[in-house]
Amino acid sequence: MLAFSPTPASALPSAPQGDAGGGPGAAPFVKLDGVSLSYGGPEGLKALSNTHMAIEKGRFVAVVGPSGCGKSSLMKLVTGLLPPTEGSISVGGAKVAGPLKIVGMAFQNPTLLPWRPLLSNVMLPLEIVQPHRTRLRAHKAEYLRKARDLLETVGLGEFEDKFPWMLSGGMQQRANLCRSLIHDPDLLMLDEPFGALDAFTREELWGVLQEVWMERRFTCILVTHDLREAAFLADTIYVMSARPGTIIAKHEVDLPRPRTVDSTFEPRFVDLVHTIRSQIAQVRNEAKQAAKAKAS
Ligand SMILES: Nc1ncnc2c1ncn2[C@@H]1O[C@H](COP(=O)(O)OP(=O)(O)OP(=O)(O)O)[C@@H](O)[C@H]1O
Repeated sequence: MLAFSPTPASALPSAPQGDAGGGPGAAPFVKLDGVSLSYGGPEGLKALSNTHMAIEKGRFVAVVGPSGCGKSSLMKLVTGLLPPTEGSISVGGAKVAGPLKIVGMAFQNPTLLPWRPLLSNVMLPLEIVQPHRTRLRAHKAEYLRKARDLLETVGLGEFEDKFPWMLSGGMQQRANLCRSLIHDPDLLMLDEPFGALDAFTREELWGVLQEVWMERRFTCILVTHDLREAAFLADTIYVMSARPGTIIAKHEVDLPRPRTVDSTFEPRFVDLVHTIRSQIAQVRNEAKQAAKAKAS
């Protein structure tokens, strides 16, 4: 039986208490405490406002919201690429004060290096991220085995010698996923990773990502516009308001795993997607009304 337990916006705490992100008492692995971000200083463009999140280790979280609400900005804050204007962020119990090493990232554009075969592309982070960089030469066979295992898991075992331009977009994104996981990150950040793919390939890759995550159980934060994708993959879905973005609802998705494309046709799955769609439509409308009122 499929089930989900939505938390409406009205039931969300404005402060972090009560948002433990999982089991009672478990310290969150990723924590955002009253985070705001303004581009161009405190008087600049406000992208995020008073955002609280608490994500337990090993959870799969999706963040959805209207276009421009600050989802990508949130990713940059959590990975330490940008400092918050207000509030604090911690990952693994430590305050984020600069770019994190324990993160793997994948974006819409796979950005594989065209002159490197797939296996060599997947190995790339090991040449950059410590301690792997120092260990690489002496432990090359072990790392190669790992890269090949990953490629095998995503169905690219036979393609390790191919160059990215010889492969389809879906295959490139599979390889990209392997590259983001080769250094065993504790946290995987995915920003619209399947946004450029056709619907069938996208659904196929949901299954691939779910399989890799179920096997490795890293903490994952996925930003997506695709509400079905969020419901398919996530344990928890955070819904954001229009800019300046803040969390307006949180849904726990208790669908059994592994989820399949058939799960997406179950009434409870459809209801969940519909509920989130309504919430986003409402905040978009409110933002439009506010903009109209300001202009008049
Ligand atoms: N480097 C920047 N300098 C100034 N403003 C920025 C910068 N990056 C983003 N913004 C603005 O901050 C707001 C939030 O942007 P962000 O990319 O985080 O939103 P998003 O929810 O990821 O958008 P989308 O869903 O369209 O990808 C937008 O108004 C955007 O124009």
